Amino acid sequence: MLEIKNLTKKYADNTIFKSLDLTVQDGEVLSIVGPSGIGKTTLIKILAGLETADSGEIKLNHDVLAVDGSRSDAKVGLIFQDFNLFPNYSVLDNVALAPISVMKLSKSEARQVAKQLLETLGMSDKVALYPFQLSGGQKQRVAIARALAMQPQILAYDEPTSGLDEASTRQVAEVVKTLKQQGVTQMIITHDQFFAELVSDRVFDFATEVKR
Ligand SMILES: Nc1ncnc2c1ncn2[C@@H]1O[C@H](COP(=O)(O)OP(=O)(O)OP(=O)(O)O)[C@@H](O)[C@H]1O
Repeated sequence: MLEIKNLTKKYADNTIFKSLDLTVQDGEVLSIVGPSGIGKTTLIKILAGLETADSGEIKLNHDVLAVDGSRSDAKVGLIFQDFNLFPNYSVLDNVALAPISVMKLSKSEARQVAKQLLETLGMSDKVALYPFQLSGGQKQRVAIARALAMQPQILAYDEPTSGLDEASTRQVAEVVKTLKQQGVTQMIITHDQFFAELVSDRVFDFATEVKR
């Protein structure tokens, strides 16, 4: 279970959110909605340890996750809006790279893990391609495989369906549902109401639930 208590974030004098409380159950799919600039991306960056908070507490399965910038774990995997794939690496190497460099797996072990994840996500026939040869929905699935390769306890997505057509959006929804069945906790920032309705167990609305 993820427990966020009393979390406050400021950039200089600008308070982004104040005393934010949010609990997410294991295996839950939570959509995070709210107007542009309200702090949704900032929240998931804090969860992933990529951004600091000014005060408050985050616990994941009773472990405290520091919010002061001192963390370097991969407990929360992020999937960025623009995918952030490495253009010069194949699909397989995009997924295998971090397990080799961060988790210190051998190249062959990491590639095996990557192949399995890509197979689960229906991307077996694309492993040798490069990002520019993929559709938006396929890039999204590589980004998901890459995050999963680090064995996160939570996956957090930033606008996973932006720029995708309805068919690709449905494919991403299927991936989210499959991961849910496997018990993965997922937090999804989205403006896409159609997608949110397809996948969410619950919606967290920044506009009504967060003080500024
Ligand atoms: N590094 C930074 N320094 C200063 N201000 C920042 C920084 N990063 C974000 N902000 C500000 O924090 C606020 C929240 O940004 P954030 O990206 O979290 O919003 P968001 O809700 O995800 O918006 P969107 O839906 O447009 O992605 C914005 O006003 C933004 O300008």
